[in-house]
Amino acid sequence: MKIVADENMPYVEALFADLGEVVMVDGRTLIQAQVKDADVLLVRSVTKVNKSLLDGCDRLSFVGSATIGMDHLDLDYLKRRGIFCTNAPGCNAVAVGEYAFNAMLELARRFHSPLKNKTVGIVGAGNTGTALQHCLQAYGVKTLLNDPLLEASGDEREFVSLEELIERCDVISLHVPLTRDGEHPTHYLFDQARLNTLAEGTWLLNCCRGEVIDNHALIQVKQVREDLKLVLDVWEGEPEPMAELVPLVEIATPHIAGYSLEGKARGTFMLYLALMAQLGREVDKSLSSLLPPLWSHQLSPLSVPDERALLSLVRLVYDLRDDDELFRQRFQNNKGFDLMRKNHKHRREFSALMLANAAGSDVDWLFELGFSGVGL
Ligand SMILES: NC(=O)c1ccc[n+]([C@@H]2O[C@H](COP(=O)([O-])OP(=O)(O)OC[C@H]3O[C@@H](n4cnc5c(N)ncnc54)[C@H](O)[C@@H]3O)[C@@H](O)[C@H]2O)c1
Ligand SMILES: O=C(O)[C@H](O)[C@H](O)COP(=O)(O)O
Repeated sequence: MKIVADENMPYVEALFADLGEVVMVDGRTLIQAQVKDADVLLVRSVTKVNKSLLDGCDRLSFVGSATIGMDHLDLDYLKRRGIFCTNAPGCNAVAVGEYAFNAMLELARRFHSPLKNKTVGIVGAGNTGTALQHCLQAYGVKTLLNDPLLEASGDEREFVSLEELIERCDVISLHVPLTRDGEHPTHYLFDQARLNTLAEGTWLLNCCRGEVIDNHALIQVKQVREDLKLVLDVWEGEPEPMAELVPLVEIATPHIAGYSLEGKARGTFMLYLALMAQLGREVDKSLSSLLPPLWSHQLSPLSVPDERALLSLVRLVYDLRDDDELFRQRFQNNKGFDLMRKNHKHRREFSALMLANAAGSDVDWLFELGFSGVGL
């Protein structure tokens, strides 16, 4: 069996080498000739999987994307060809939730405006939106949700309209898939007209897909609205974000919100499970055996940390400012955006940091937030 896999996917060798020949490729520039005799194709979001890539790849029977988003997969074409296709829903939800929470703490510190007192609106209350809500609730921040599809499906959480969310929230974080059809398309969900309705001083975060915000319109609006603060992890036109937009953004990163080591490993592992099921073979590997051990058993916040101390704890796990700084230096270099993604030092999730406090104390909410505790 020949398995062609994106080189930015960790643990492919460890999980798939038993099954056949593994060939690692640059997913962004992948061409048909490289997939011609493959049985299995493992991709990430940068590979457009469609007729032009797969025409004539007659052996291919399995396509797996180690991502949540599926907008790069031509699902109708794969179905017509009878090629099994799967993705990895939820794999990096915690990473995205923690990224957005982390970014909000950074803005709060920068603008001397505590997060704790704000109302945060989450647009798209699926895996990543819910992970963010979980962090915010653990810290005691009020949240409002907008998700007309979940609302209609009977999700029992409380939802508000997008208009109400925009009106009532100090912070808005976007967590929708990129869609162009259906009753609630998200392409340019935040167009010029909607951007103009943002309340004075809104913080707007986009960790889902660049095209959910009209980036040209965002430039125009931001140029006259110093009060708006932006956090962008995703950009219209990736891997070439609009150069005029970057300096207008407070925290700018190259689509790495989901890039925790755990999140990426979970993505690969979910594809491994799907392929083993497809082949009718027994699973003989575990995710936990792949990941490095947790950090530090010594750290012990003695009293309830204030927001400043919480940010220090969060920065210990992942200092978002490093990625922001590198991005500004490199995004305009030849292939800078993709190189930063490829070389991204694997960040860990809050759970990698083990706190020595006992459960049942007044810092329990840190465990709720995601940090590990001895004996938990
Ligand atoms: N930046 C990153 O690294 C990164 C990582 C993971 C996911 N993503 C992106 O984020 C998207 C969301 O991920 P997820 O795991 O939360 O997906 P999900 O499918 O679990 O949740 C998305 C939610 O959005 C809702 N939704 C759809 N259209 C909507 C609309 N018009 N208004 C409001 N809500 C709407 C859906 O009902 C669903 O509940 C993915 O599709 C992917 O494109 C980005
Ligand atoms: O949809 C997703 O899961 C994310 O956008 C994904 O993490 C992006 O990373 P990539 O697949 O481009 O490496």
